[in-house]
Amino acid sequence: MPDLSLVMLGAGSSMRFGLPVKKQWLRVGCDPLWLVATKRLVAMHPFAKVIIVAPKAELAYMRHFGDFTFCEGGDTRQESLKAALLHVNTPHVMVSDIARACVPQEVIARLLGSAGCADVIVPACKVTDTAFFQDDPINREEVRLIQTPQLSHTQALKNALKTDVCFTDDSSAIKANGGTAWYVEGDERAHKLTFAGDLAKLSCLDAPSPFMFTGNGFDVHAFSDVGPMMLGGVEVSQTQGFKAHSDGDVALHALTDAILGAACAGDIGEFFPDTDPAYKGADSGVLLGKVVEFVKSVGFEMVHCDITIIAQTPKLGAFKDAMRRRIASLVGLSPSQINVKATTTEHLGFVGRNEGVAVQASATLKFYDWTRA
Ligand SMILES: Nc1ccn([C@@H]2O[C@H](COP(=O)(O)OP(=O)(O)OP(=O)(O)O)[C@@H](O)[C@H]2O)c(=O)n1
Ligand SMILES: C[C@](O)(CO)[C@H](O)COP(=O)(O)O
Repeated sequence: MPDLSLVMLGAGSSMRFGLPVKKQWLRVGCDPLWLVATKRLVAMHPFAKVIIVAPKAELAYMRHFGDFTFCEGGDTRQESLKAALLHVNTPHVMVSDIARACVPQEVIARLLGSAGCADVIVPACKVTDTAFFQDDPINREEVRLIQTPQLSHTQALKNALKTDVCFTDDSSAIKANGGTAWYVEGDERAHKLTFAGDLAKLSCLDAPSPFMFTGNGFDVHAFSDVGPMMLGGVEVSQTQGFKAHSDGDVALHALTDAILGAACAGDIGEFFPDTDPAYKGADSGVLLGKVVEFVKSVGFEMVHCDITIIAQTPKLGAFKDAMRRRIASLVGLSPSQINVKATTTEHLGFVGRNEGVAVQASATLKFYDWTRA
C-alpha cells in the first residue's frame, strides 16, 4: 500500500503513568520508547511519510533522534491528531498511540489486508471477563475493546474531526460522522501503556542501557558594582554582583550546560534565551531546576556533579559547603554526590585581573531504570 502515511501520537502528558520519566521517553536500550514504537511499525510497512506528534517542549530534543516529520500536539489526543493530519497528503493514514509499543506484525497485516473494507479499519479485542454496565451485567459478546493502530481513509477522518465533540479514538469520530468501520482481531501485545503497572504486560521492551553519560559546561561573567552576587546558588557578596540578563550565577549556568550536555539536549540559551524578557533577573536556581526536571522527564537520572569556580576574588572557601548543599537540593542529589572546588589563576588573565569569574562543570547522568519501578 504505497499511499499510506503513519501518524504516531506522542503528545500526551503521562499523568497516569506516575513515574518521574514520561512514558514516551522510557529508554529501551538507548532508544526512547516513542522511537522504538515508531521503528517497529516502520519495519513492517514502507510508509510514504511518518509524522510524530510531540509536546512543544520536547520537539527540539526529539529531532535529534530521527529524520521524521515532527509536529506540535494539542491539549487532547484529538487535537494532536488534527495537527498531524495537516501533514498527511496520502489517501490513507494509519494512526497509532506511541504508548502501544509492542504492536505485533499480525495486527498490521490484518489492518492492511482489510484496507478498503470501510472508512476505518479497527483492531478490537473480545471481552473474556464478565462485563457490567453500572450495576447490571451486560452481554459481553456485544462488547469490544478498541486498540490502535487504526487505518483510515484520510478524508473521512479529517471530515469526522471537524467538530468540537471530543472522541477518544478515530473510529468513534468516523462512525459518529456517518462513516463505516470494519473490525479485525486485536492483540493483547498491542496493550496501551497507561499506568506503571502496564510495563509488566509489554514483554517486547528491553531494559535501558546501563551506560553513564558525562557532560561539561563552561561559563564566564564579568563583575558589576551592583550586588548581590549569587554563585553556586549562594549569596557570596551584597555589594558586588555579575553583569548578566539573569541573576548571573555563573556556576549554576555552567552546571546547567553540563547537565544538558550529558543528555545531548543542547545548551542553556536554547531553553532560556537571554533575549527573552521573561528571564530578566531570573533566579538561576529555578532555571537549573527546570532543566533537571526536563532531563528526568526524558529518561535520565542524575548521578554526580563537579564544579570548579575560577575566581581571583572573592575568596570562596567559606561558601563551598553551602554551595554543595544548595546545588544538591536543586538537582535532587545528596550533598555527597556534589563537589565544588575553587581556584585562582595566580593573577593571570581576566580572572587574575579581577574582571570576572569563570566556571567549568561536569555532570554525570544515567538512564532511569524502569525495570525496577
Ligand atoms: N494531548 C494529547 C494526549 C494524548 N496523546 C497521545 O495519545 C495516546 C493515548 O493517550 P494516553 O495513553 O492517555 O496518554 P497520555 O495523555 O500521555 O496519558 P495521561 O492521560 O495519563 O496523561 C498517547 O500515545 C498520547 O501520547 C497526544 O498525542 N496528545
Ligand atoms: C485510542 C485509544 O487508545 C483506543 O482504545 C484510547 O481510546 C485512547 O486512550 P485515552 O486514555 O483515552 O487517551
